[in-house]
Amino acid sequence: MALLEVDNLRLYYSTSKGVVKAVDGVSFDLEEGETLALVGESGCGKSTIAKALIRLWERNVSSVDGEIRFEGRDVLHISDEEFRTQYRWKKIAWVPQASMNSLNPVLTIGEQMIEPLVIHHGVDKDKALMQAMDMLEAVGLPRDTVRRYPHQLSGGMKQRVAIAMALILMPKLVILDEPTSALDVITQANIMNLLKRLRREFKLTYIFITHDLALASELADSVAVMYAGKLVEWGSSDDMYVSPKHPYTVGLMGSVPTLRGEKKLTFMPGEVPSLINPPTGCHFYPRCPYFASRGELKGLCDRDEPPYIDVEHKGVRRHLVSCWLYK
Ligand SMILES: Nc1ncnc2c1ncn2[C@@H]1O[C@H](COP(=O)(O)OP(=O)(O)OP(=O)(O)O)[C@@H](O)[C@H]1O
Repeated sequence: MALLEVDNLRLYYSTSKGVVKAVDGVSFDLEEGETLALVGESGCGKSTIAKALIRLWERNVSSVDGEIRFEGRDVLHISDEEFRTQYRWKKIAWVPQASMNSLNPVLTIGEQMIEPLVIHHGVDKDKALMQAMDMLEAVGLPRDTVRRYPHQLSGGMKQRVAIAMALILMPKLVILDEPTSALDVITQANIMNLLKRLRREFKLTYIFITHDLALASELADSVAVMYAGKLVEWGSSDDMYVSPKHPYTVGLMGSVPTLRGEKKLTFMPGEVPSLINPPTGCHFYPRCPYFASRGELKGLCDRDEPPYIDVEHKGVRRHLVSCWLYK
């Protein structure tokens, strides 16, 4: 049984301009110990999936639908109380976007780290402080970091603190939303190495959200590409890197520079459509180079939503693509 199974997840926001279909029928699963990278341009719905998984969604969410099964149990439909006491942070943890900048400036690192342990889980204060120091050590920080204030730490140190805070209750699944985006390249590499080591040491399962395909393929076993609220392609990171199929994934890959610069960089014109009135059929067709050049696709891609097709793959994982070109 997979650790996590997301089945036809939909999450809509209500706004004065209409309903934003931020996540619209997304399904994927994750085995214990596996790392999945969720990739896509800004505004595709990646963070909304993360918030749905940890059930910390915005006030203007108008509907949430589908199933999120964790260890076989549908945790989307259990009570808030049960999710808060049994799952959030205990089994499923989240390192939110820009988390290193959301540390409380007037509390020491120790005070912020032990708060959830003491308040929500009734752990004795001294024991909680020991746990905090152990976890700081595990993420490569000195134990006396507990006495420091956020302004006394560098960006990389604060990001390590944010990771330590997520791990303090030893969760099974950790969702990392752009964990390295605000850091310089050297610090980014250090955090990536830390995540790899923690994964081995604590047998963690990660969902790693990023718009950086190079980072995704370095850390992840599988890569799922989102476009305008939908998953358009999902496969093992090798398959996705060597032989991307969806025209959107191909476009994203083409815009990633390589160190040796052996390939010509391409630019993908256009932008993610409004999720209030997304295009009918395939959401990508207005930007798709094949739709523009091949007459037989007219009346198909712009009318009917493509099904998921299992294309040729070499790894153990299926390689699914939602595109009429492969039907
Ligand atoms: N509270 C909200 N109310 C209305 N619309 C929202 C809300 N939060 C997000 N959205 C919209 O939902 C869509 C998906 O947003 P989301 O933040 O999940 O995307 P993302 O892929 O994580 O982007 P980014 O990388 O910029 O965080 C976007 O169109 C966004 O504008």
